[in-house]
Amino acid sequence: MEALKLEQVVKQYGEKTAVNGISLKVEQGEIYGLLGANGAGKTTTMRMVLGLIYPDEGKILYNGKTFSDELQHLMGYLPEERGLYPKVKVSDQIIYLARLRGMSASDADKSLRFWLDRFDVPDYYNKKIEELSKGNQQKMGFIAAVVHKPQILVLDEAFSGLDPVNVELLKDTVRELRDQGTSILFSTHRMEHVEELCRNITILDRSNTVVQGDIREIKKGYPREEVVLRTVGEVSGLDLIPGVSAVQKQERGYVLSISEIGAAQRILQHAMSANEIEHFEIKEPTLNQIFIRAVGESHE
Ligand SMILES: Nc1ncnc2c1ncn2[C@@H]1O[C@H](COP(=O)(O)OP(=O)(O)OP(=O)(O)O)[C@@H](O)[C@H]1O
Repeated sequence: MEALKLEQVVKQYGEKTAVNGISLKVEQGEIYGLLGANGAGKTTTMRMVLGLIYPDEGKILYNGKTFSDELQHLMGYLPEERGLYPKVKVSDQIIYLARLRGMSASDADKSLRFWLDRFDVPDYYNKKIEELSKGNQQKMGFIAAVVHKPQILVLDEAFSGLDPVNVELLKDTVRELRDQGTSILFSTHRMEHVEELCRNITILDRSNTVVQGDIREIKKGYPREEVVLRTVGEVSGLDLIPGVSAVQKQERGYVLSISEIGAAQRILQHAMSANEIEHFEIKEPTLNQIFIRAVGESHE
């Protein structure tokens, strides 16, 4: 059974339809990507999943059950806008939040110390949030979201403001939580993070679902339009091959745009007869390209 299931969920703000009939399923131990342009309805969807606002239509089910107050203990949320109080000590507010979610004071304390050690910052226990850098505040927000061991975790731009080392640290942590069975709704504008972490996604655009499913399957539905070619020396005449619409010379080799897949074979034959090939690849579209195309198309 799915840990989380949305069925035709609608949310209106007065005349404005913020979410127009979204349906999706998140399995236990899955990281699910919720993507969309600005104002598409992601935050509204996440807030409904967390029970902070209620759908006007449709159903949200958690392990097959509808929302209840006890369920709130099983949820964790890292909001995009940082939610911690600047003037309060890390330990005071994170333990308080964990206790609100049903943890005993001593378990909350243990869990907080575990996470501070995990992030290599045990001394933050006694620091106020405002004393920390932006990235470290983000890490404390992450700890606040996971300290009570939630079963459903909602992460909105979880890696914003982090340096590349900390992004890797948090990515590893998110993967570990997934492997321990946490179901994660993951929202971001950084498509490369989605490619690395998620199998299934929904792309929203102006309150509607425009793309949904397994990323690998979605990619199969888009034509392969790019060939990457690296050869020992230069190759002339690539732009004259039928089906090649553009040739970009790179530092090492070429990136060619093709209008039909047959052109890839012709490029390979042409390059082989001209020079020694180091690398040849027919590239599938990136999620970034798919996103731009899907969201761009619906705006036309
Ligand atoms: N409290 C509210 N009252 C009225 N309209 C709202 C409210 N909250 C959101 N909206 C509208 O609903 C739509 C969806 O907003 P939402 O915040 O869910 O988008 P989002 O996908 O999270 O965007 P972003 O990527 O910019 O954070 C927007 O048009 C927004 O203006």
